[in-house]
Amino acid sequence: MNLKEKSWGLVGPGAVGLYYGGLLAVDGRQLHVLARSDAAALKSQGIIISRIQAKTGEVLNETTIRPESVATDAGSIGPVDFVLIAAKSTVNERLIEPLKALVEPGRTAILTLQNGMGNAEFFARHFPENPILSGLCFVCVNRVAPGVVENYHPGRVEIGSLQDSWPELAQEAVGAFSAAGVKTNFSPVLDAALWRKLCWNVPFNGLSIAGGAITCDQILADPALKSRARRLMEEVRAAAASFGHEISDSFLDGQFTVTEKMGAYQPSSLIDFVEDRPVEVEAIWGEPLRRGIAAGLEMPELQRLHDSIVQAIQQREASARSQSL
Ligand SMILES: NC(=O)C1=CN([C@@H]2O[C@H](COP(=O)(O)OP(=O)(O)OC[C@H]3O[C@@H](n4cnc5c(N)ncnc54)[C@H](OP(=O)(O)O)[C@@H]3O)[C@@H](O)[C@H]2O)C=CC1
Ligand SMILES: CC(C)(CO)C(=O)C(=O)O
Repeated sequence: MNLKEKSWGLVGPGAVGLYYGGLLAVDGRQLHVLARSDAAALKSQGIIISRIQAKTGEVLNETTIRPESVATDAGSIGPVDFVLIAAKSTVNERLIEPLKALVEPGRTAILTLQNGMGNAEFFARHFPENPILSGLCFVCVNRVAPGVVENYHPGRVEIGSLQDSWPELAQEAVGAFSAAGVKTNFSPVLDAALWRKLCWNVPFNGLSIAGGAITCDQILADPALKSRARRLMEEVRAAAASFGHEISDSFLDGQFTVTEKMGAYQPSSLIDFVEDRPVEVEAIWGEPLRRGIAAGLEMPELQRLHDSIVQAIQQREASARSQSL
């Protein structure tokens, strides 16, 4: 079969899903979108991707893409060759029913594009006969209107497979993303890549919430928060090492260099927090903490950060309740 004849399903057509799904569709892949609130807009106008100059806000270009189909019922799409999962990990349980219609046992490859740890294992438990891939997205995108995505930083994607068991399929997905113009690498050791990405997400997504809804530049400008970010990275690195994945000093240093260039960036978890949406606490902080502790490590900074995020969310919920009285 010509690889372009393979079908792709998209579950969770938000910022990340519309961006990568849209680019795959521009390259001629058959993209079937399982939509919810954006269904009408996606049907009438398609997916709109705008590339934005991050510093000036200038629109560099805009692309409109018509997916092969847009449906609100997974049954009307049916089984596909690849499923892209790009909903927040907080709703993973709710994705299982619709996924049953899209996933054919033994055939469909499931590619989660979600942040954090434990997502691939979660889908593997529900679909034990299917290859499970994970794509780590180093990109800054935001859905600004139904079906409309702004991209502020093209970034890159790393794709590997759960327990490194399906390298050929991961390579095939790398090929599809690369052909669509996305800088994409194959990750031969997926867990190592996941720990590396957490070196950024744990401190910066976390401190942006625990620091009182602040942006990345504010974390870097505060010496206490900056050194806390470094200690968090050190703990993530120690946990990675206990599973056999070494992370260098220069990699940790590089996380600060990259972040300096991001300016007043709001990590995706901060946007969820300020917009009163569920925050991916378990995938980004809970699971690495549990894994580190299970490996015999003490992770006091991560524990403190995890607890203060949970507390901030509880306070947000309590104040929303009191306002609604
Ligand atoms: N945004 C970014 O720059 C980056 C995000 N990530 C990660 O990518 C993942 C996706 O994030 P992002 O694209 O920002 O998320 P968004 O909030 O933009 O989109 C989430 C999508 O999931 C859909 N959804 C919500 N609940 C369900 C459900 N029960 N069933 C089916 N679909 C559902 C939403 O639909 P509806 O709108 O109708 O509720 C929406 O289409 C996250 O894990 C995030 O951490 C990683 C790197 C960068
Ligand atoms: C690392 C980053 C910024 C994507 O590039 C991210 O994962 C996020 O905003 O949550």
